[in-house]
Amino acid sequence: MATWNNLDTLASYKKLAGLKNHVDIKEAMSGENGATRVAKYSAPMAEGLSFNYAAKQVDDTVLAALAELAEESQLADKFEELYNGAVINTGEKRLVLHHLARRQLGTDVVVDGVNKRDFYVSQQQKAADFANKVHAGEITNAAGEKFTTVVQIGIGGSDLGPRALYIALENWAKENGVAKMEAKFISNVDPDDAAAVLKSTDLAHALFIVVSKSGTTLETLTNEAFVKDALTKAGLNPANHMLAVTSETSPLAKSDDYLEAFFMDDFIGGRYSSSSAVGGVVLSLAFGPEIFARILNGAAEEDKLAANKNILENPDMLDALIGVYERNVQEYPSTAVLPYSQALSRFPAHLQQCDMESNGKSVNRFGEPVNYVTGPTIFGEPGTNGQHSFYQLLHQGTDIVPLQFVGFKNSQIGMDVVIEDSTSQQKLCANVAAQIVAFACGKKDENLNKNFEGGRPSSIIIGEQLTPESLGALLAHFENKIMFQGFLWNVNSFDQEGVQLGKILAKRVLAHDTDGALKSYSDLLNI
Ligand SMILES: O=P(O)(O)OC[C@H]1O[C@](O)(CO)[C@@H](O)[C@@H]1O
Repeated sequence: MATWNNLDTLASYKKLAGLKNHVDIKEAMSGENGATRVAKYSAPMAEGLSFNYAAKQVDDTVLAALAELAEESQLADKFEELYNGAVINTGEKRLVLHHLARRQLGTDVVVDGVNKRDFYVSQQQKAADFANKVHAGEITNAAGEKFTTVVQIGIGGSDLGPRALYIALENWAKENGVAKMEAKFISNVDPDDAAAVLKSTDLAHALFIVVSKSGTTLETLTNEAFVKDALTKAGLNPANHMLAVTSETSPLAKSDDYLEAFFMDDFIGGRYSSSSAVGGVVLSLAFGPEIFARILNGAAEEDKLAANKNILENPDMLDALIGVYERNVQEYPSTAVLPYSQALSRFPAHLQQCDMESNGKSVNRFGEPVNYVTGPTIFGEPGTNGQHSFYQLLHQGTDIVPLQFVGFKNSQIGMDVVIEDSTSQQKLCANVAAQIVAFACGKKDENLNKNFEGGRPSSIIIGEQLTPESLGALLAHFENKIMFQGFLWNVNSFDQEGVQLGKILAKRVLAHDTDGALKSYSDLLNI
């Protein structure tokens, strides 16, 4: 059994803390040194991706210290315990089994007589069979016509991951002839969200998936009622159009209001649920079950690498360790995720939840306050758009923000044009290469307003093309990175008590049970 200790009690962490500013990234990345580092500091990921960390503030000395930290904090052992069914989510006393939904790692985990791997696989099979029947016209609307659109109703983890994955493959699927149904998403309780989707949807040919693990989320239940109302007003029976994805213990599971229900369980956290029926039903309907299976295979391949004890061969663990060095030793408060891929436009939004809801904690896994900083603020946008937005601060602002670039050599659609001797794809890739060096090396100017200090660290994940497999590997990489960071900070990355208070106060506002500032704001907002 691994032992769980606070980061600041570890001898290896104290050693690492002595390496503050050990690498001058400006110097390290300039001239031939830079070229050597780009070739040297790269770790293969699954599905042809690679994690290049040449422009991070590391060298062999820092890497050796990070390896000691990985060993002393037993990261590999903790991961092994997690996927073999230990109660890692101490706050809720739950197992953490999203890796098992990808099928490949670990022994069989049996809970209350149920083999969990078999359970997840059976739900995936159920989703696959259902999707195949919809595509074949064996499950139709009341008029016997095929469904053409699928709308997911959910929020947080029941929206962000699946939506990011759908958008990531939407164009790829059309290009590769596997686009089966258009997918849309309703998440916000703002009535304009549901209204806009419903107004642009042919209701008679639409399936709606209500996705809520708990089955109690206010926004989702409100939007479900909103959609049912619209269906009824259109003369349609909601029970012929609505599906549910939920846990077997949720109130939704007991309802007969759905054409079909698919299950996950409490051992898969919302923000880690894209690999379960939460992502599986909508993506199998949109692209076909084979494509969803390919995403899972990509994730499973990355998970295998995450089990490696050698940090130089474990890009997920290495990325996590470098992130902790940046956060706790270098004291950088935030991290930007910058995919140079329009298809990944919602991926940073997914990571915002996955990372900040997991590691935005001030107490350790035993409920005791920690004396060090934990999860950074995560934000991001695709490049090159971000360059024309917030990169000013990243280049010349007073805070140093570590950057995580993602880039692909080839576009998904392949349509391109040569303008001034280069394609658009080449321009995209040229920009990410330029940014890495500009951030690291800067450029001296006598005019301080035009001076670039440099010394701003970044890494890049590079792939051939964004495909189902590489997308799955990318998803798993960040999930695993976040998990390892939680281990290092000794926090429970799998609960989210911090979201409760706002929900409770909102209920009080709606019940007119307010006083003080809560009453004043309620009055100001005319509630
Ligand atoms: O799937 P559910 O239970 O509706 O929860 C949705 C989201 O709400 C949260 O609980 C936060 O409020 C997230 O953790 C979760 O992903």
